Amino acid sequence: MDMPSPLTPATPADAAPVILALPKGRILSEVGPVLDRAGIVPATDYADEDSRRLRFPTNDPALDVVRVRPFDVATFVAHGAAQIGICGADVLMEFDYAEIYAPLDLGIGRCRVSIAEPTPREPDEDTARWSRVTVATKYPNIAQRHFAQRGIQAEIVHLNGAMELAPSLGLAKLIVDLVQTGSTLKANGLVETEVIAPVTSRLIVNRTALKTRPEAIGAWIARFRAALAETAGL
Ligand SMILES: Nc1ncnc2c1ncn2[C@@H]1O[C@H](COP(=O)(O)OP(=O)(O)OP(=O)(O)O)[C@@H](O)[C@H]1O
Ligand SMILES: O=P(O)(O)OC[C@H]1O[C@H](OP(=O)(O)OP(=O)(O)O)[C@H](O)[C@@H]1O
Repeated sequence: MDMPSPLTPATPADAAPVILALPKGRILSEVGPVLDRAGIVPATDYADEDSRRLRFPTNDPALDVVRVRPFDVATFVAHGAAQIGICGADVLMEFDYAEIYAPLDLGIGRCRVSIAEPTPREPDEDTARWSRVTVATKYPNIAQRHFAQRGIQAEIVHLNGAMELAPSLGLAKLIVDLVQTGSTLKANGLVETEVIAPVTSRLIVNRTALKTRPEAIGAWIARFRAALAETAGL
């Protein structure tokens, strides 16, 4: 009888479940209906943020779900720890990972990355004459790139939240953050002065996984595409 070699992995990669990384926090509730339409039913506590579990089986033994911080979805997928994921275009723009392919716009988590300041700019204020500006943001790369394109050097104050406090407390002249309704800016005495980019959530895929497991990964992309088509037909 053939004995398994100690060098043979217990679960060959192509038999291991595909891992779908989902963002905890505000998009998770919008992701639920998309999963439903794609026929994916994770263990019920995946949406319970009080649950300490991070990896969840689904109704399909070929798919497990992990729940991670929104910025980390891109990291898990870029490194192939998860083969597919759902994350905001803001996160993709910030990291610009070559390993990530984003085939589908899921149309959820709709907002924009914008610049906001304490007072509206005078119409004749010539920002082209700025050479440097201090910017509070959790998107240092997006902010730096945006201002660099205008010949302005952005000095970044990297915050993970509550950016809106920065201008009034003298931490930065302006902020780069997500805006949806504008109510957070308004409540903190800021006005949106420029939209850098619109944002929605995307289905993302690890490029190597798509090459090495084209059938499995391609089938999941097709399931999400069909779910979107169904939404469009509603
Ligand atoms: N106001 C908003 N409206 C719509 N979508 C948003 C809004 N804010 C964030 N998003 C989307 O949801 C994603 C996650 O945002 P969320 O605010 O939950 O993350 P976070 O607070 O940065 O997470 P963390 O817990 O890691 O700090 C963002 O990357 C973006 O794509
Ligand atoms: O324009 P609005 O509708 O007010 O939305 C914008 C707010 O939403 C996001 O924060 P979130 O509420 O996700 O909390 P966070 O600061 O913890 O990320 C973002 O960072 C803004 O603060």
